[in-house]
Amino acid sequence: MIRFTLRVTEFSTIVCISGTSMPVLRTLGKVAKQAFMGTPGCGCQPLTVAVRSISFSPRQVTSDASFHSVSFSETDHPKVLITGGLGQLGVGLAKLLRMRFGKNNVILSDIRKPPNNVFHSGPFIYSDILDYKNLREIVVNNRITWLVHYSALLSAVGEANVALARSVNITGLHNILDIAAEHGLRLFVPSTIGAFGPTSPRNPTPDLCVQRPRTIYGVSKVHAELMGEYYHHRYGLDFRCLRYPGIISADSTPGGGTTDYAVQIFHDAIKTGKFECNLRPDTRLPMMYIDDCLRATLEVMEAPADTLSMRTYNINAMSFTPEELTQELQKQMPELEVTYEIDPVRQVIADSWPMNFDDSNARKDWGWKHDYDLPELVQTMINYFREETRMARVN
Ligand SMILES: NC(=O)C1=CN([C@@H]2O[C@H](COP(=O)(O)OP(=O)(O)OC[C@H]3O[C@@H](n4cnc5c(N)ncnc54)[C@H](O)[C@@H]3O)[C@@H](O)[C@H]2O)C=CC1
Ligand SMILES: CC(=O)[C@H](N)C(=O)O
Repeated sequence: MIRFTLRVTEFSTIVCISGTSMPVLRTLGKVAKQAFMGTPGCGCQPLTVAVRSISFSPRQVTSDASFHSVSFSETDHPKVLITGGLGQLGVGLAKLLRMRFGKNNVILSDIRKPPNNVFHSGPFIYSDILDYKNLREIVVNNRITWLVHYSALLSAVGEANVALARSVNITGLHNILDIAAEHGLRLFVPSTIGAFGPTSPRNPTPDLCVQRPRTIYGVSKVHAELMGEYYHHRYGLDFRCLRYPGIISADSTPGGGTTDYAVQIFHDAIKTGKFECNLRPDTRLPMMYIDDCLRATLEVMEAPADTLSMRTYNINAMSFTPEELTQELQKQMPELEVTYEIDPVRQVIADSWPMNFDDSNARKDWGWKHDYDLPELVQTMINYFREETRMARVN
């Protein structure tokens, strides 16, 4: 049961999920009244009062707690927090951002234990996005200015656990939005090709069109796009969102999505020379190499606000089917054998998603340009795994 009560001078929300009651008191006070009245001209209402009450925080982090104790010099660099940072994309993004802004200016967080190499590569902190006060402490104590919100349950895993997906992807997002608005953060939330559905135009799919996804993942991502844009217009939140295609990476594994086959095929091809694909050979989906995805994320975060005519953009690189990916791989590994054992859940999802993505607005507004097409992607992935195999033999 979800109940919302909204008054002009007070905003109280009670959220009950799966029988668990989680009362959350939010106080907007005067800002609600001001915001309702709107601002002439730009249509944006700058946030002048906290979105939620910020009167106390019961769990203050002690001054000697790990990296919290470092004193930050005033620089132009943002202080970045990445949530859900131990998934397929977070570690790579932290590496890119640390190269640009300095190691200690980028904090990875997750609810899982980081592997040793990640733990020793820069600041890491435990953070459950469902714990609002703890999130606020982290933002305050570390003087965070940018928040990259990666925590989510992906499409296939989400369908297998709808209640948890709703909680993490929707309730978690509400916490993130309020904290970002309260503290004037620049907020990046990724959306996905999965934010479209069977009634969307699929070839190509433009930025603005019908969005009626049929997965909890897609529904939660449309919700995130709309809520982020709403907070932008209502409270002046600096919300930025890219709809990612399926992302392909060599050194990190996907977290349970529909596009996972396009990563797994490389692992299996190198290890066994065989791959069993869970999508039909003619299933066309937009895909992108991870380096392009992470660079796009940094570029849109750094883009001057006046270049952004929208706050949610499609980004695109390539589009292929399992059959086409196999053919490209077989140019270098002619012995590769691919068979098909269709997963009906993933197939139905894939059949409702875009086949090609129209990202002309991102290219026009902030100069988006991808580097990797299918041949470069395949070459890069194969090189990575061959080198890894060679190193394993040497050691
Ligand atoms: N990888 C892809 O192909 C695409 C990813 N995206 C989006 O990019 C973002 C990152 O994706 P991936 O890294 O692939 O996801 P992933 O599934 O690999 O990682 C998600 C992370 O969120 C963490 N998490 C789960 N519950 C949490 C909680 N309560 N508090 C904090 N963290 C929690 C998990 O431990 C996990 O490490 C997601 O929002 C996803 O929707 C969008 C399109 C494509
Ligand atoms: C495209 C995505 O959002 C993700 N990889 C998934 O398949 O769920």
